[in-house]
Amino acid sequence: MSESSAPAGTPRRLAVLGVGVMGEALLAGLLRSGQPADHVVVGDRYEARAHQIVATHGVRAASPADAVVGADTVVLAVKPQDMSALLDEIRDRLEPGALVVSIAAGIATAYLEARLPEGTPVARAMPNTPALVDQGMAAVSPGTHCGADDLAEATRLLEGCGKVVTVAEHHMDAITAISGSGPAYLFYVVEAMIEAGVLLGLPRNTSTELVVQTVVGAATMLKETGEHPTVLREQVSSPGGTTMAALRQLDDHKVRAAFLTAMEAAAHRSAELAQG
Ligand SMILES: NC(=O)C1=CN([C@@H]2O[C@H](COP(=O)(O)OP(=O)(O)OC[C@H]3O[C@@H](n4cnc5c(N)ncnc54)[C@H](OP(=O)(O)O)[C@@H]3O)[C@@H](O)[C@H]2O)C=CC1
Ligand SMILES: O=C(O)[C@@H]1CCC=N1
Repeated sequence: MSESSAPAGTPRRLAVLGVGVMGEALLAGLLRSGQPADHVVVGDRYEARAHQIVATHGVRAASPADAVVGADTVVLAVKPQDMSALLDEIRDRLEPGALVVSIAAGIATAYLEARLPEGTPVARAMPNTPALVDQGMAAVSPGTHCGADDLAEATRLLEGCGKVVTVAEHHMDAITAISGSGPAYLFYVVEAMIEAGVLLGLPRNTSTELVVQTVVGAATMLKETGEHPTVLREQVSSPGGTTMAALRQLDDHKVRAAFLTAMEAAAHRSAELAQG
């Protein structure tokens, strides 16, 4: 456990720096899971945003440099391009041994360690937006000085709003491409299916209701039956029927290949973000 840790049984003091979409999602999940609001300070350079978070969640706000003073755990939730400037702001104010958890795409633990005091425990995480509804999927990798207790704390932070897996850091670009960006691909497919319903003459609200519940139903089947998606797809595909007519078009338009290429591009972009 890091030197600055609260004694066992006392809640950890937390600073969340950058409270945009993901920072707020993690913060809200933690508060729902029992983290006391009076042990949380947020810091965002967009002041109106920080005030909005204070009003919504009952936490305190401060500049990033002040927010980290007294914090046992510091969550970095700014864009990768803003990370270097943020690390400059907080480096000399961190408590000795405070755990630093970054959720920024592409930013490696080595990058953080090189810009923080020697020996700082660092973890790199990749959550996703379904964390907003407690259905998040996150991965976490420990840095060089991140001990078992530090990793357990990073995991606790993410578990507030979904599932968490621990992975080797060399998988993080792939994970960013699959589960980090993943919700966007599914929303894109949903948009396309709703448009198709409208093309076929359905009222937009009817098409939306049909598609959304179909996605929820299909996702629930995947989760609850544990069947391979191929088996579930075959159950829908009657010989000579409508589903095969549609799937043949998807194959002809190389949709499966497009998904592979798209996720490769996302992983490459994650690796590029590390270069600044
Ligand atoms: N959105 C997603 O689905 C996911 C995002 N991530 C990662 O999470 C991080 C945040 O993404 P997201 O929440 O979407 O981004 P947002 O732009 O919504 O939030 C980032 C916030 O940080 C603020 N900020 C920037 N620099 C500083 C600074 N130096 N000090 C304090 N606050 C600062 C920004 O202010 P301003 O608006 O003025 O720039 C903004 O309010 C990114 O690194 C991203 O890679 C990870 C998984 C999923
Ligand atoms: O698009 C991005 O870069 C971030 C990282 C994963 C999801 N959103």
